[in-house]
Amino acid sequence: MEDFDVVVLGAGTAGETLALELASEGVRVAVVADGLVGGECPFLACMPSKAMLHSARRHRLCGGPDAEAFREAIAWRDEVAEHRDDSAHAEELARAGARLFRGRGKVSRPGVVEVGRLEIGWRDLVVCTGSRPRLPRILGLEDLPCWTSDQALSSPELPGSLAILGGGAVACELAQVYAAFGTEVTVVQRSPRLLSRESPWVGELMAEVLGSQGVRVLTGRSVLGARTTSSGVALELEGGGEVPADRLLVAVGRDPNTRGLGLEQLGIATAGPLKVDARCRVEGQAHVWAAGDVTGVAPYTHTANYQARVVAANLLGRRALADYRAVPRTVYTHPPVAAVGLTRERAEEAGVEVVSARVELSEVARASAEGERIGRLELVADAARGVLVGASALGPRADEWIGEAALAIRAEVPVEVLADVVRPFPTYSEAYTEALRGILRELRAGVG
Ligand SMILES: Cc1cc2nc3c(=O)[nH]c(=O)nc-3n(C[C@H](O)[C@H](O)[C@H](O)COP(=O)(O)OP(=O)(O)OC[C@H]3O[C@@H](n4cnc5c(N)ncnc54)[C@H](O)[C@@H]3O)c2cc1C
Ligand SMILES: NC(=O)c1ccc[n+]([C@@H]2O[C@H](COP(=O)([O-])OP(=O)(O)OC[C@H]3O[C@@H](n4cnc5c(N)ncnc54)[C@H](O)[C@@H]3O)[C@@H](O)[C@H]2O)c1
Repeated sequence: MEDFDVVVLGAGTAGETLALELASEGVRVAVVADGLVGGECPFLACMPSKAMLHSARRHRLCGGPDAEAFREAIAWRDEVAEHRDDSAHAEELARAGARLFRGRGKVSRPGVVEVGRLEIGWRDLVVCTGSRPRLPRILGLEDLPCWTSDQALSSPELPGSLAILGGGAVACELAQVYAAFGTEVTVVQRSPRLLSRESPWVGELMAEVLGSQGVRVLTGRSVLGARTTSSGVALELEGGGEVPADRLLVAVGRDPNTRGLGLEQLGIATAGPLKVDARCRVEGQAHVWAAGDVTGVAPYTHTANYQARVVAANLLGRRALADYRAVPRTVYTHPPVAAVGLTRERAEEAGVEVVSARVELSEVARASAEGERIGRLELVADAARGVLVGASALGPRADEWIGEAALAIRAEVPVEVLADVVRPFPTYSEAYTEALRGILRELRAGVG
């Protein structure tokens, strides 16, 4: 049996980043990968979806035949997704000095992972096994040939009509993509609004945006059953009515991959995400760590990278604690949604005395120059401490300028200082100046 200082289970964003960091510092590290090295993000998720959103936008702006534009979009998507060839990722690991074991890893006993018939020993184990699409319990759904985002982002097919179950990030992004190429898209969201974890106005504005691009958005509607029809599928809605479509995309969230890893051998509960402390160590364990979607903490690529860096620092003997107060949440539609920290509603629920301000982006000079009419920024401050605790935005390039709020929240920059910052004219970031001046006025007036 070959022994390693660290064995990493899963070579997605978290596992790859961690292994590279550790190997470059001379740690003897092994990575076990049962899928593509690099994981979901480059090949199946973030990158192909952003490539499709880019092509969809271009097609909406430039026009032309849908089918031809879609074929070009697919070609671009597959190029961006490196044609699912992970050899460059595997080579980078090898160059850094990490050992790659292809296959499914499982803890066979404390200190040992088996990969097929091979056993490898670990002093520390890091679980980076990611997540998988959730299938809701709906009568008839299991028997249908439905898509998850993986299939939607692999297929060359442009359906005539598409029903999307769910109303989160995947649903909004892919609804916009398919609608741009002429597919009749219906989104069926069970919650009262799209993007249900954001402030209510965000989901309402997103529904307006998608509606204006031809997407039919049904919110607050549950699906009772699903069946195959001669032309595709049909969803039966609670309260009456059906949604027929050529294709069904299920996008109701993802579940962490904790099962079948042998973690019970170590006394780790595998129902739900792996609970980690601020150092990303699995609760109750001295030598088992976790990073990425499997922890259930803000499931984004940037979180997976961040947690991997926190684990690496701790394993290298530098005590590092994760701080999740300012992890951005972004949906890359056009215009995008970008939020960070607490929504006004969450801050109030947490008992924070809140001062908030909203600015319509149509009031910002850059929006006039670019003819953009839709957009808003809302800032939320803690009245007692005089610092920002949250920001929500929907508007042109909000995914880029949300960084200013992330820094302000993370560094606890006083609102006084933020309001005094000079921002370039004419940029969307000038919305911050207006919103911050509003908050400052209220703080000075002593209004909570
Ligand atoms: C359609 C879509 C679009 C997205 N877009 C964005 C975006 O724009 N921005 C963003 O920040 N996030 C986005 N995300 C989320 C992002 O993809 C994930 O948060 C990120 O990939 C998580 O990385 P990870 O390392 O935790 O998991 P993964 O990348 O899933 O890697 C886990 C790896 O572990 C492997 N594995 C599992 N079990 C075992 C085992 N027993 N042995 C060996 N290997 C194992 C799996 O095969 C997999 O390769 C998107 C997600 C989806 C679905
Ligand atoms: N831009 C990005 O960063 C990005 C893009 C896509 C996906 N992702 C990540 O991928 C993961 C999966 O995304 P997602 O959109 O599938 O999940 P999600 O959790 O973001 O949203 C799922 C939505 O489906 C709804 N829902 C749940 N059950 C339902 C049912 N039976 N019928 C109808 N609606 C139902 C919920 O109300 C929720 O709003 C998330 O963690 C997300 O953060 C991120």
